[in-house]
Amino acid sequence: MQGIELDNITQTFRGAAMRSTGSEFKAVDNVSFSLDADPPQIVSLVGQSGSGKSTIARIILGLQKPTSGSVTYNGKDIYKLSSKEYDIYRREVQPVFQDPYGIFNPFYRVDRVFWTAINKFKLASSKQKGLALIEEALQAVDLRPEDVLKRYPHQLSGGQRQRVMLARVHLLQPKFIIADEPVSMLDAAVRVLFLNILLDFKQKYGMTTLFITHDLSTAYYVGGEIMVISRGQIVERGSVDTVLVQPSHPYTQMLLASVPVPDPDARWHEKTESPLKQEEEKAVIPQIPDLEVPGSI
Ligand SMILES: Nc1ncnc2c1ncn2[C@@H]1O[C@H](COP(=O)(O)OP(=O)(O)OP(=O)(O)O)[C@@H](O)[C@H]1O
Repeated sequence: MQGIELDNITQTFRGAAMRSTGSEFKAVDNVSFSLDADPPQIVSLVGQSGSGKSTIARIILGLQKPTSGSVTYNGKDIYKLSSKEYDIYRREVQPVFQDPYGIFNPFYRVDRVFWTAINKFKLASSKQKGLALIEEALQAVDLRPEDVLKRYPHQLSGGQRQRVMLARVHLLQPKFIIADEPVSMLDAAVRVLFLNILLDFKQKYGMTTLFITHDLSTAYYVGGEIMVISRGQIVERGSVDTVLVQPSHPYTQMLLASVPVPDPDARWHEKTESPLKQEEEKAVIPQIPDLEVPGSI
């Protein structure tokens, strides 16, 4: 199989509260799935905070060795790759994190992110060719070189920083993107822009993305396949249209039910319809006396 395959991955950690007793808990529990290069796809991994999503991302990226199970790339265990094969893996499987500050060095201007990648992976034979690649990459994510290249990371907006990370991905032309909560710090408009670029990368360049999120609406937007994870276990998987429209697992149903409805009437419906309930609530809310702040008028 051409792609990434996780086979019975389990990751145990020693819980802080349980350290004295030596107990362990499973952050990832017997997880198996594959990401195919061909045809390119977007697969979402959705679950609440602490469900094990980032641990899976780190395991795929080779940043953390699982307690048991294997990750293979094109049929080879990633821990048994030769150094040349591992370099190829590092180039073909690229991360995009929630907060790209971890990747930017605050002391260097943004253009260094690109030159480091160009030099490390020998992407251009001259400075001029490198510059042309950088400009093309920035164009693909709708950024102008003069707006970002000579600035420091803190001088960019969050949306610009995330798009610079996508421009770096464009430069490297990986086969896979492991995107861990890439849009959760972005506002709605920039979020859509970012997701459209990911969809574009799949369409134009054949990149497959593992899209990790706690937000069902963004998973729905990118479409494709979805896996729902709860307490380290994948409890439901299938096409977004099936899983998010007719969820079969109670956990998915609960996640869907907890999506806020942008409708003030819906939110207050119960209170306005039920004066009795309001009376009951008043009865249990403790009455806090007005505070007297010294020196206040
Ligand atoms: N190195 C570690 N040592 C101990 N516990 C860890 C370690 N890394 C993660 N955990 C725990 O494993 C569980 C899963 O963490 P993980 O970061 O994978 O969750 P997540 O679904 O990505 O959450 P979030 O969306 O909040 O990032 C959590 O309970 C976390 O506290």
